[in-house]
Amino acid sequence: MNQDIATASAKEKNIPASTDIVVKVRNLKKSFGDTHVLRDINLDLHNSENLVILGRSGTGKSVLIKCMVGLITPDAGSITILNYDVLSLNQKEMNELRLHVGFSFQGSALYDSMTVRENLEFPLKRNLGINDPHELEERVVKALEDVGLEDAINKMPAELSGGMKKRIGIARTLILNPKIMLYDEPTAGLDPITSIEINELILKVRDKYKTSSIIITHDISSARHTSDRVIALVGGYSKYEGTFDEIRQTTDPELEPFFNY
Ligand SMILES: Nc1ncnc2c1ncn2[C@@H]1O[C@H](COP(=O)(O)OP(=O)(O)OP(=O)(O)O)[C@@H](O)[C@H]1O
Repeated sequence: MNQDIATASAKEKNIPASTDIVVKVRNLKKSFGDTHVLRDINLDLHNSENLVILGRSGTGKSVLIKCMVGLITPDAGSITILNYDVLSLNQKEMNELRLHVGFSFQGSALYDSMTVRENLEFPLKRNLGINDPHELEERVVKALEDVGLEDAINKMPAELSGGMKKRIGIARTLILNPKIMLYDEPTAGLDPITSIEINELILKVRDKYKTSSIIITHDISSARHTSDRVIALVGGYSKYEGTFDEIRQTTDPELEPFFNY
């Protein structure tokens, strides 16, 4: 598999070759003491595509995504996002980049003491300095419409189901109009029907806003549903790359059980 097939499938799907790469990771390494989590990770994310990073629990998917947003410093390698060299940014530049990169956390990371409205207003006020009540209202309502939860505007997070919290978390990220979305385990802890709704929302975000997304998951059904392309992490390496159907042909003992579960 790997590069040749990936290139072929990119052509089939009309994904332009290398000119529109919005995230480029090269030779990324990260260890914690003697635990070598990321040994050599390479990936490209193309404009307007959904790239799923698939791997067993503990293979370093979250570590990888945290390296991308500067929450963890890798030991070696390079990360380029929208022409920013992530590992050499100062705090001001990192804050600037973060305006373009929405990070949807594994938990929805809502503030429990704030209403849904206040949770959504927060990044608008803090990151964009918007304080005009009409503009805040307009943007909050639009973000809630995007995730199908207009009626939840005055609710507290404790009144929401797990799936609703995930949606509000995504709305809070989308409200800043990011060019890139990073979803960390978007369907973790959700029942299959709610998971399908979240998968559909991820596709809707790509199609409506032309965002480029990285979706970290070990949920095979979510990977099949949301991916234009898949990269499978095995043993600290970005070992396989291709469409979901190509990756599922694997006979790698680390990956095969995933598909035959
Ligand atoms: N800050 C840290 N300090 C020490 N070890 C860490 C740290 N963060 C992650 N690890 C270790 O790195 C490894 C990979 O963790 P990570 O959370 O990235 O896995 P994952 O692939 O996202 O797993 P899951 O699918 O279960 O979320 C684990 O062994 C974890 O204990």
